[in-house]
Amino acid sequence: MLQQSFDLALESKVGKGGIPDAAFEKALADVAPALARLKGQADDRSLPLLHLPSDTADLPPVHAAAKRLKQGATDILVLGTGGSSLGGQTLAQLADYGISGISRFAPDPRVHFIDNLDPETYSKLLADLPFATTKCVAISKSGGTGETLLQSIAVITAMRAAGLSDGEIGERFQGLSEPAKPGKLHPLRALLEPFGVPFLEHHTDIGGRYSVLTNCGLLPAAALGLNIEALRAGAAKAVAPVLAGKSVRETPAAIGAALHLAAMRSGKNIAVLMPYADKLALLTRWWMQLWAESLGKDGQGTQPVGALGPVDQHSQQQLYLAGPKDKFFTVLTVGAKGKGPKIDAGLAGKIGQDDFAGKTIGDLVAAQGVAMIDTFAKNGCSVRRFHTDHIDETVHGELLMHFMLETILTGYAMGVDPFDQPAVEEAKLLAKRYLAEGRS
Ligand SMILES: O=P(O)(O)OC[C@H]1O[C@](O)(CO)[C@@H](O)[C@@H]1O
Repeated sequence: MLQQSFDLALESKVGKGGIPDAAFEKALADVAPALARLKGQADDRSLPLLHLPSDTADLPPVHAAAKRLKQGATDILVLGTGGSSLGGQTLAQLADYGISGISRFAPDPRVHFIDNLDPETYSKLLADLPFATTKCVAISKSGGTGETLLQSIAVITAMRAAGLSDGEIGERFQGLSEPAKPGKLHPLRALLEPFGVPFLEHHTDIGGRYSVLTNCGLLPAAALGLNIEALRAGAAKAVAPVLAGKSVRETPAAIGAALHLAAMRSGKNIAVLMPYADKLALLTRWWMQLWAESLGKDGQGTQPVGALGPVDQHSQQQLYLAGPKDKFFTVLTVGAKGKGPKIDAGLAGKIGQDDFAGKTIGDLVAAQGVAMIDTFAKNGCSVRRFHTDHIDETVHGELLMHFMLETILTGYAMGVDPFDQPAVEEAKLLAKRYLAEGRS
């Protein structure tokens, strides 16, 4: 169960660095029409994201594709970038993917998300992968993203060099993309279908950064043995107040949107998301794309920053507390008390650390999270808190849907379209020109 508390975001509680209470009240009023618009889209079913949680018809093909992927696999390569990768990554972290220190111990199949394009990383990966037991998923909504196409071509070439026939390559691949449009080349399908690669259909009306709970994120999650039905069930909790036509104050995502709106209107240009759990570290990467691509428009938007507690207390805290009051903090604490290794009293006593004696690592982390929040408040920083007793698929699904709804509502209230990303094309086109010209 996810709880949101925001008293310490407001000026009346933290002083001048907080969001002025009147600005928050005004923002709540401004989010009301945005919420009504969202409810309208739920009623006329024009925003399929809202009905995704109650939909299960698309899950059997996900399970079937995951089973095929896992079969005989030591390694699963997830090819794709941005929203076609980050959702899967944040879910995979529930199965220890990308957790510093322990991800190397993850059981087979090992999952590799090739989100970034770095020639050295990719060369090393292709040199080391056991292709006989490697499976690949190529995910791209549009099917035309250069990174994903190059990644796929490079894998096919490496598989051929390893002696695999085209039929064997086809058996090792899974595609996931929108259907081809009549009369238009669909590059990813044109590349993979001749090898006999099966495709799952990307939802045409759910964009990449909102696709984590579609087959895009759920396929890697299912391949890792995660409970994808529970992810959807968790998402249902976040969307329930919208579907039920609740008021802004009764809808946590709408309250969150009002906080963000009021924060940006009162000069807070930076939004920091700081979970206190390794399993949620990649959630911040996913959220940063969601927030940045959805709201950075018409000269508006706030800079999303991902942080991780408690480790970033040792790297970012100085600036957060004593720097400019231009940030709105969201701290996400996870019930840690009593969890983890217990500190030996004798050893702790010997080194003058009696306070730690008999406590667990989790006891300290729990104390650190609350201490950080209170220190933010004491230093006049605007901070909202989410708390959950534990993290599992249900809680994660709720969190993801909360952040998607909060982003959409903030965009509606700002007067921008949270679903497009027109500015990203310019550099893509220029890079293609420079590539042709051999410029660097
Ligand atoms: O899924 P696709 O179409 O390959 O797009 C990947 C990413 O590229 C973008 O379109 C930006 O270039 C993102 O919005 C998207 O998540």
